[in-house]
Amino acid sequence: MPLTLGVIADDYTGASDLANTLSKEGVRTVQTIGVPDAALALPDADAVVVSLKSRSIPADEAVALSLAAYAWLKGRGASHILFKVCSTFDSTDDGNIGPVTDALRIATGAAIVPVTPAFPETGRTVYMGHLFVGDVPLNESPLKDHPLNPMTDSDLARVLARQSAGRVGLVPLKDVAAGADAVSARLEKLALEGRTAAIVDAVFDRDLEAVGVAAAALPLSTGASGLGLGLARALVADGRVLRQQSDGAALAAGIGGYAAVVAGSCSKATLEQIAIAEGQMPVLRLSAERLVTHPEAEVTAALDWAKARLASGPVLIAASGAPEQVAEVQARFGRHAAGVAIEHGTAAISEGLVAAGVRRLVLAGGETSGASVDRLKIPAFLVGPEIAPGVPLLRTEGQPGEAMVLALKSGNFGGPDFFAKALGMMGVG
Ligand SMILES: Nc1ncnc2c1ncn2[C@@H]1O[C@H](COP(=O)(O)OP(=O)(O)O)[C@@H](O)[C@H]1O
Ligand SMILES: O=C(O)[C@@H](O)C(=O)COP(=O)(O)O
Repeated sequence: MPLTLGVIADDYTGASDLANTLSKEGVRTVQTIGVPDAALALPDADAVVVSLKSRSIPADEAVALSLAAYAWLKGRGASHILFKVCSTFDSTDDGNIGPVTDALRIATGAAIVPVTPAFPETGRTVYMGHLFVGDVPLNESPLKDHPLNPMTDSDLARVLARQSAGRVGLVPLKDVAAGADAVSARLEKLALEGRTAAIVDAVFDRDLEAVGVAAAALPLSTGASGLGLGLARALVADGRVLRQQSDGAALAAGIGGYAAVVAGSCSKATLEQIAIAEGQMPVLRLSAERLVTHPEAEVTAALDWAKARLASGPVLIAASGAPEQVAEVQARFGRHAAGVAIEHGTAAISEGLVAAGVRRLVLAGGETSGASVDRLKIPAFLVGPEIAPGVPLLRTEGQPGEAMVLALKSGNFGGPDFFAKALGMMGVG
């Protein structure tokens, strides 16, 4: 059966967030890691979310990967492509949201691309083109301290214009509130003016429903899980997708083995979750500096520490640091080099944990999850029940050997008790 919706996600946690939204809306969804091999047998699905690790790489590489994902999805008949980006628009002035959106627009033949990172369920709203995170503009939110892409401007039309070859317009809330036809009319007008992308305001889910109907009539859109919700509802309403609820409860059934959490996110939410977990399970705080200077020794020491404890219950290993600690490490080793070295370290720890018998694994942080999932060579996931908004339970698919259950947590997502909750839903405890 041909696909209806093809999604290209710029990181793995973001992909599982989007897959979670689609699945909750009754769209049968599979998440793949990278562009699937021809040999990978995938279950029947209405949507495939191809997870890339393209958020923080050079723009030309992100474009090439995204175009390869597009070719695969188009080959399977996808009638609409969503480029999934972060709900906090994580990117730098060099990209990659602008360059990838530009390249996909040309490939799909779209005249204009609606762009909105709004995700009201997690407090991301867009008004007059400005992104709010909770009750503050993006540039006043904890995202101003992100280790890889500090966000210092809440005006998304301006942010996107700096990254894009085209001109960027705005579909204001008054059009969105007037409904899908008004959104389509505004997009058409902007396209006639020569705009190639438009930031679309959205504050409530009902706004995203209107945007979803307008977007589903176009070949391409760019956004986060809120737009996923709008598209899913539109595709079910127009009959392109037959609503089906997945049997989430069965997903983790039969998967035992040790359990662990590996964290590399330095977001405020993750730092708080780690602090709470200290009262619930053994927690090892890695030295970020040693992960850069003596990675093998630091990884071995962490694995020895874990192996002595795994039989007694779950453990948590974290590289994560507060903004001052991150700044210190970055000043010594450079932002990119430090991030990559620490991701390699946490990925080696994830690999060692699985070799030691861990089959239930929670990963915190987008880049962190990406590096670990790559190291574990997981080709795809089935999407299970929601642990917290934006974070589903995932079961490995297509991997030789025993299946595993994972959660890939975006740094900013989840309540204070997230780790215990995720492990509980994996049947631990
Ligand atoms: N103590 C630390 N100092 C500096 N960088 C760190 C530290 N701990 C983790 N990092 C890096 O910070 C980045 C966090 O990004 P990511 O995993 O995507 O988290 P998030 O989901 O919060 O964006 C990763 O590159 C990670 O390796
Ligand atoms: O849209 C979102 O906020 C998430 O799906 C996401 O992409 C978050 O990125 P990370 O915090 O890097 O995991």
